[in-house]
Amino acid sequence: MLVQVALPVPLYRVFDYRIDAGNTLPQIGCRVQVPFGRQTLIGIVVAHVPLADSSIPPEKLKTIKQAVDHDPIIDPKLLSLAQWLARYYHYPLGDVFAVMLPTLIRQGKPLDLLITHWRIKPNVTDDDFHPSAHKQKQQFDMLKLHGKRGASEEVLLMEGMERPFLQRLEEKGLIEHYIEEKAPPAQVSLARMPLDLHHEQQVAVTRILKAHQDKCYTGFLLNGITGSGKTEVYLQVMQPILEAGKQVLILVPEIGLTPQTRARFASRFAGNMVMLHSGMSNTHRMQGWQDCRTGHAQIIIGTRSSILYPFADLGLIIVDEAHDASYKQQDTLRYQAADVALYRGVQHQIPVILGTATPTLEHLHLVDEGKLVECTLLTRAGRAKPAPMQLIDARLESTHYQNSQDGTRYDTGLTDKLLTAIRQTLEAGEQVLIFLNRRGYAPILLCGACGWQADCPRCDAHLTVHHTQGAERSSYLKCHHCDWQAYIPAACPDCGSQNLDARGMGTTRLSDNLHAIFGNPQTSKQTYPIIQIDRDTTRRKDSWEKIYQQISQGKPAILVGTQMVAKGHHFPSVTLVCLPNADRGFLSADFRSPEHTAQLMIQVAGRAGRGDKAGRVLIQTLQPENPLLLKLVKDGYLSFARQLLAERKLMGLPPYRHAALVRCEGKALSQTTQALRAAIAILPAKHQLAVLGPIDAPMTKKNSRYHSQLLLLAKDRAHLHQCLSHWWPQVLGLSESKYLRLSLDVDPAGW
Ligand SMILES: Nc1ncnc2c1ncn2[C@@H]1O[C@H](COP(=O)(O)OP(=O)(O)OP(=O)(O)O)[C@@H](O)[C@H]1O
Ligand SMILES: [Zn+2]
Repeated sequence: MLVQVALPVPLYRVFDYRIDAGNTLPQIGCRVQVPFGRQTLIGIVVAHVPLADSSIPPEKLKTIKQAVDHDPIIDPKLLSLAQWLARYYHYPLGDVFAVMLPTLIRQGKPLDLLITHWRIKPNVTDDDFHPSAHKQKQQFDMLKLHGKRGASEEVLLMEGMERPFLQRLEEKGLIEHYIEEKAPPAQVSLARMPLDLHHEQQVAVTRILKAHQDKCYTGFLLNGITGSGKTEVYLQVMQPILEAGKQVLILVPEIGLTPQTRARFASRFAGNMVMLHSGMSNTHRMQGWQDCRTGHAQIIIGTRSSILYPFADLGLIIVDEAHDASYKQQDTLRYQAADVALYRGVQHQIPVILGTATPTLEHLHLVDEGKLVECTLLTRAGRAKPAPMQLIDARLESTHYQNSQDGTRYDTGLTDKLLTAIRQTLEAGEQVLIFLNRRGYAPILLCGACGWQADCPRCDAHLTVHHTQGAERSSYLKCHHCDWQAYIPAACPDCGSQNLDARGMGTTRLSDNLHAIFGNPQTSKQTYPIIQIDRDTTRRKDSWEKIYQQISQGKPAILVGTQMVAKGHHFPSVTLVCLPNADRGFLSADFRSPEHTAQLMIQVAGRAGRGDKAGRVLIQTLQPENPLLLKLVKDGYLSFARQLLAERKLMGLPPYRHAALVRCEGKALSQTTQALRAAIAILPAKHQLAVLGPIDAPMTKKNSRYHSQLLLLAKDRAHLHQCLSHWWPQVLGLSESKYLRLSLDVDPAGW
């Protein structure tokens, strides 16, 4: 027998290896070390095949160097998940594992690395060392510091101990290693009583638990307006499933942004909870992986990639804020975690909940097709009422504010109506949230004399003006796409004029101006804090936590934030939400832009009036007659989404057709376009696909590289995949593709 091994190389195949006579055949799902060209690689055994079936002549077959694992670390379900991902996203199986597995596992580290402990043997003293064995004695002393129990190998290596010395000391009988087994987890118990469910919540919980009792897969769309209490539904569905000894996986968009997420689950249940996210160290990640695999982790809260973890006994998957863009991976294996969640639900025969107030058109379409069961929550939980939305026409309004005391004028970008509403809210002791999806001071630096604009030399984009206050006060220009930075010129590089003007409004500028109006004790009697929330102000560790705590105190304040504020936060004191210009996205060329714009607007609006006091939402717009905007405000998100669906159907766009986007990146646009033309030329005859392109990508030049793209649309998904599986490897092998970067994105999030 031979073993077939998936290796982390960008080739669409697995590799056959022999086993040395006398060695046992490594089981499927074990890691093995193999020679590959001049390198040694670590791969996963995915099959056993008879020697006669190999396509490689026997004399050319190489032998595996060694087996890394004794027992499989990849169970059959995880293996078939990997194989499905490879097929569905047309990505090499070995590379799928490279995305799936934590770094230390890929590097071949033993799984018991974390639990192997070392300690000094009883009765061993300093006298047992020969005076000349300095190094050994020094290493021994390091271990001695840890007392009788010793410490884990991982900790000791981190402290500077060396593995060969551990082994030598062990051989000499001075120290010993032991495995510290984790005790099996106790049954999860309730730490706090559940709330009384309102009727709609009760209906949803009962329906979802029925699927659990029937031990079968059902995908649920929990379509509940903002503040309707979706989390309480999750918690009450989880309870019997956890009590039955099963694991629950909760996917969330970004853990760092919702510090209360952990608290909400931890305060309800006493059990082993694990958080999985991108900020973890390699050892933490491996520990988390292992805990999910062994069943030690009972409640797992994680971001996108946790859907690729192994689970001992999974009973439920929840995808919170299922519409969120962060569930789609945008490079390497371009998977959509909510879709993978549904696949895993089928695999494990368990319920999957996609919870959101703004379902994607894809998910609504799945409901129409009978592939998802919809549960709706139309009322807000507790005493909170939905906040009404109102449009403010900004076309003929001034957005300048003149301070009555010192006469200074500021352009706030906010109309008087908005400013008045803000003042009233603050005076009533409540909080205001202003959503502005642009960080920095101003998006454009413009020469008033000749019209020159500061552009990024590497991208098709303007440079953003940044002014930072405080100790590190500085001003500079920055590209938000490639991070290019430059000084602000003293004069226009084209005409020499000093009349350089920062145009437009970013969060820093808006915060500064609001501070001058509402936060300056010299100009106003009553002052209020202005809290800026964006990537710049939350970059530092703990800074978001501090901001969060300040907001949670509930004192009157103005919060100015980017899309970060849209992610499921619960700020009960916010009663006014302002969206100046949030509707700009309705004008974009991307067919998904209206959908995403509406989701963002509704999510931000959903932060208003979540507590006892009623809320309201003011949308300031320059296009008050835009039919999309009017539809959203008058009829609400679902009706808006239904209209978009009808349009997509008419135009033959997803979800009515299945899409794959080919992107090509290179040093010259002529090359990238050429390669895509060559790719079209080798599409199978009678392919029945709609082929759109090649066209220049929306941002053609990015980071000094040029981008073209090609969209393929198919009525039938199986047909699309059949075409792609033959065609795509051929495209990668084209002579025109040499030196270019090509990628295939199945179910792309945009174009
Ligand atoms: N049955 C209930 N009775 C009383 N209060 C409830 C009930 N269900 C939920 N709540 C409370 O309502 C508030 C909003 O709930 P939650 O945050 O779960 O809403 P959500 O649907 O997740 O909203 P969003 O989509 O905006 O994140 C919370 O403070 C929660 O404790
Ligand atoms: Zn740039």
